[in-house]
Amino acid sequence: MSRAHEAGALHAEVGHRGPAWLQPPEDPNALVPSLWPRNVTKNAQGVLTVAGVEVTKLAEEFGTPAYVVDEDDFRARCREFRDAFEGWKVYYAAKAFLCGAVVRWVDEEGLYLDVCTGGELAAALRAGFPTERIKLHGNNKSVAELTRAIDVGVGRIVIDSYDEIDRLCKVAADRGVRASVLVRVKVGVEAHTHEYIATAHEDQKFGFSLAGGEAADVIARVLDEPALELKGLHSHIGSQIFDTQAFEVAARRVIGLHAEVRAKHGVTLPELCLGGGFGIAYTTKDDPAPPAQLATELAAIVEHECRAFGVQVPTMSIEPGRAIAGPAVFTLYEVGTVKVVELDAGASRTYVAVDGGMSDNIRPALYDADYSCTLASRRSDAPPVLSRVVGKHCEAGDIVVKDEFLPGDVRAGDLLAVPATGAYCRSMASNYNHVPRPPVVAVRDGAARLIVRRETEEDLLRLDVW
Ligand SMILES: Cc1ncc(COP(=O)(O)O)c(C=O)c1O
Ligand SMILES: N[C@@H](CCCC[NH3+])C(=O)O
Repeated sequence: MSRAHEAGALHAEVGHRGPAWLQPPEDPNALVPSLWPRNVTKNAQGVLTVAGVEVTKLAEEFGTPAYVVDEDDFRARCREFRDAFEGWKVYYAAKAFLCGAVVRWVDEEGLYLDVCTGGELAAALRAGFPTERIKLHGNNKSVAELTRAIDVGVGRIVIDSYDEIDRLCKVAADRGVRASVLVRVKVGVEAHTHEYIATAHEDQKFGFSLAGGEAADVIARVLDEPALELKGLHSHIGSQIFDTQAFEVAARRVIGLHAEVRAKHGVTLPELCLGGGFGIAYTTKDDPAPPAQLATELAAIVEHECRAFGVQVPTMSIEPGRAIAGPAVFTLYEVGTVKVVELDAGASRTYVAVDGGMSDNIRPALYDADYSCTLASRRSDAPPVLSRVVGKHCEAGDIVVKDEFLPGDVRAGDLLAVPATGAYCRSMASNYNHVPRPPVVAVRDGAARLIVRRETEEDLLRLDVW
């Protein structure tokens, strides 16, 4: 029996159980289906497979760590949003995860694309995404970004500051065009999510305040600008939100403003965007609503509020990022060390260190986010041990999975897989400690291919002026 295995018995004796929502699994080899892409299962040997390909093969061919995307799952989520929100425009929020292949999938599945920097726009253009279906966000767009957006003909630009109005008017007027814009409104909703990913309360940088009259002032200004065509209002209340009530309050306020614009200026704005932010399941404590339910609920809210304010329902749009990319991907790691750390009162914690960490998933460190994981390369009959999966970086906060029950015999050379890492993991990855960023491998119908290659040491050193 390994030392880690003995420690497992100790855990059981002293009742060191981790958070209340985490229960020891009846079968630690089994997957919780709601956390995994739809084509992921385990075979009889306990090896995780995706679209028929064993992760042991993926590790051999592409190395670890690696982000593995179930392409059909990603595409199906695009279609589910598109079909559920029929008549609405569904923009995929590129910030969640972007690369050439993803741009093409989003295009092929008939979605629109939300980008928020020149870099994201460049990726969309390189992959040939139709520019009229692109919307440009950003709270500090540069003249260069606005100029490129106008020159290539992006469909919508979301205005987020007075400075930007000046810049955009000049760029558009110089070219003799009218820019189609939305105005981002800060509706004053305290969404139930981590403070850093809530975006509609007053004390943060995005949008124009509705309560203070700033939004109404900006709308009057934009309506007066010959170089701008105001298409509608925009509200995005934050990310990883489960509570439809927050969307309801936001919709009520922004539709109220939409009605006010009609009353005051005699202008019926044709569009309204409610942003993204739909939550996903990272662990068993998360219970997200499927797109069909979100669509029914949001449509009912919008219809109700429009009726109450006596206005027609405008052309609606949403911008899901996490809910499309997040659940379609898992990260595959190899275990390098296992260390049992004694805690108070005779308890202990098993630290399982993998070959990645906060450079490929900053979310636990940044938002205290919880993840789960499974032993992916074999079956184990060892009793489950409450474990902490950590990375290889020089930070005590370099945690990948804070608490998970893993078989007590997990050891160096095993593969672990962490689900729901498709959103804001690769896109927020860094080179901390000069660790190369992992590749992204797409698997479909029994075939795996690289869609983003692994960074090399040469890539890491390339920018230095030696
Ligand atoms: C304006 C805007 N739209 C859409 C999104 C996508 O959010 P999510 O990935 O939570 O759907 C974001 C990010 O929070 C955003 O800032
Ligand atoms: N990066 C955040 C989401 C913010 C999205 C951009 N407004 C996350 O990982 O949850």
